[in-house]
Parts: sequence; C-alpha cells; structure tokens
Amino acid sequence: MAPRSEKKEKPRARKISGGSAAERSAYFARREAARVLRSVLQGDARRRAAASIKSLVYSPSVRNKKATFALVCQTLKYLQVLKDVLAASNVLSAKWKMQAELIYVTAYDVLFGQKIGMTGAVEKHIMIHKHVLESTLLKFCANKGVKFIEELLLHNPSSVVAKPRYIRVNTLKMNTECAIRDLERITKVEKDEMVPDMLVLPGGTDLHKHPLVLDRSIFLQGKASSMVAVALSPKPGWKVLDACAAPGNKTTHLAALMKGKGQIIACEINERRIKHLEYAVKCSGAHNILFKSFFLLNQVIL
Ligand SMILES: C[S@@+](CC[C@H](N)C(=O)[O-])C[C@H]1O[C@@H](n2cnc3c(N)ncnc32)[C@H](O)[C@@H]1O
Repeated sequence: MAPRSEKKEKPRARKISGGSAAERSAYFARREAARVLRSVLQGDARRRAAASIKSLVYSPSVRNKKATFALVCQTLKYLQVLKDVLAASNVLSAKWKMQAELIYVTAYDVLFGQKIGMTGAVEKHIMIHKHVLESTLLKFCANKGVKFIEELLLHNPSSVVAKPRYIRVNTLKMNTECAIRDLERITKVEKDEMVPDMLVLPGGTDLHKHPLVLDRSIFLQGKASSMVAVALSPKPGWKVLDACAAPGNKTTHLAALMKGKGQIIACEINERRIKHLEYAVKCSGAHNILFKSFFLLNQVIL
C-alpha cells in the first residue's frame, strides 16, 4: 500500500484566530481524535492488536483527553454508518481521502455531536454537505425500517461496537413492563431470553444520565454479571455473603431476588468504593444489607 501523503492540515501549527475557548477546544479535539482513530484503524487493518484507545489518548501529546476519548469512541461506534452515508453522498472524494479519519470524526460531530468550532477546511466541507448527509441518513433508516439511528448499528455486523446494551430492572423499585414502556420512548427494547428482568437495547444507547439509572430503578449491568445472582437463585429469607461487593450491582440484584427478605452481608475493602456501594444500596430500595469493611477467607463473620 502506498504510504499516505503527509501533506495534511497540521493542527498544532495552524493558528485558530477568534472563536471561543470551547470552539478552539472542539477544533483541536477533532484533530487529536482523528490521529488516534488512524492508529486504531491501522492496527485493526493489519490484524494486530491496536494500541488501546485509552493508551493513545493518554499520551502526553493529546491535550484535551476527555473530549478526544469521547470523540474517538463515538466515531468508532458509528463508523460503518458514517462510511456508508459518506459514500452514498459522494462526500469522501479522492481529494479528501487522505484525511479520511478527520472526515469521519467531523461527520460524526456534524450528524450526531456538538457542531462547534467548525472553522477548518474539513469542517467547512462537511457543513456544505450537511443536508445531503442528513437526508441520506434518514433514507438509510427508512430503508432498514428503523426508527432510531442506534438501531442502524444492529444492522451492521461489522460495526466496531455492535454489542447490545444490557439493562437490569431493579424489581424492588419498578416492574419490568413499566421499564420497557419508559425506555421504548427513546429506543428499541427487547427482553433478554435468558436472564429474567434483563432488557436488551441497541449497542451504543447511552443511558448514564437517564433518570431511571440515576435513581437505581434500572442498572446498567452486563449480562454475564447479571447471571451470577440468577445462578445462585437465592430465596427470600436466605443469608447471603457478597465478598467483593462494590459498586453493588450483584448485591442489589441479590436483594431484588430475595424480595428484600433475609440478609445480605456486603463486604468491600476499598473505602472510596464503599461509599458508592452504600449509595447504590440506599437508592435501590434494599433494606436488608449489612456492610462489612472487608472480607477475609479465614475470618468467621457469619
Ligand atoms: C469487580 S469488583 C466487584 C463487583 C461487584 N460484585 C458488582 O457486581 O457490582 C471487586 C471489588 O472487590 C473489592 N475487594 C477486593 N478484595 C476484597 C476483600 N478482601 N474484601 C472485600 N472487598 C474486596 C474491590 O475493592 C472491588 O471493589
């Protein structure tokens, strides 16, 4: 493969005059994200382990680490959709191919992100084509018969992030049918076939700030983690020891399966994590949990 020409925009050399600090920061974050994305995709193409995104982002040369990390992850999540939309809209012509990664990151920002600091040549190019990109995206959704863009990710097996998002309903606070009705307002929801009270949402659904997550009516808990308490199948009235409890996903799951009856002894050695554990338990509506600061195998605590 011919080496890429290095005649690209040099983000650090370029002086961005005017604009707010937020605009300048967004401009640079896109360029830093594009460089990280290139390393990730090159590693992938050569079928060798790419450096982890975190290790690339946390190199000293990256200034705006948080924004860069978020942009890389989000662009990767939508990458196949972005590629398809750009190709169908003829936006990634030969002239722009050398900056393909910056085009992907910017297209992500324009279609799904914040659209700030749109001062660079690539930004202007994407903004000129914004309407055609948006209408192509809508056509894709219509053709696949999907209501939400996240669902397109499920139709894309090659998508980097095709894994679904699992949710465990905290039945101490809410029943599963109500949770489904609430979540269906924002995305597609299915019941998991194996784990009771577990819901499956399209990959990439971000619910971290959803009120049901914040008040612990639902937990963003993986399927494997949720199988543990189900496998134990504790009955109301049992006494159960959770030896490594924080942040409390399994502890609260046990409490729900025991319908709040019996006792769970939750051990956690890390003081900072104990606080998270106690907060999660308090919000979860479980009242039968006794906290211990650590668990020692040879210590009789029961
Ligand atoms: C992977 S996390 C547990 C996740 C948790 N079971 C859940 O489902 O949310 C492991 C936890 O065990 C704690 N831990 C490790 N050794 C411990 C010990 N001897 N006693 C109590 N907690 C310990 C760690 O501090 C950490 O918070």
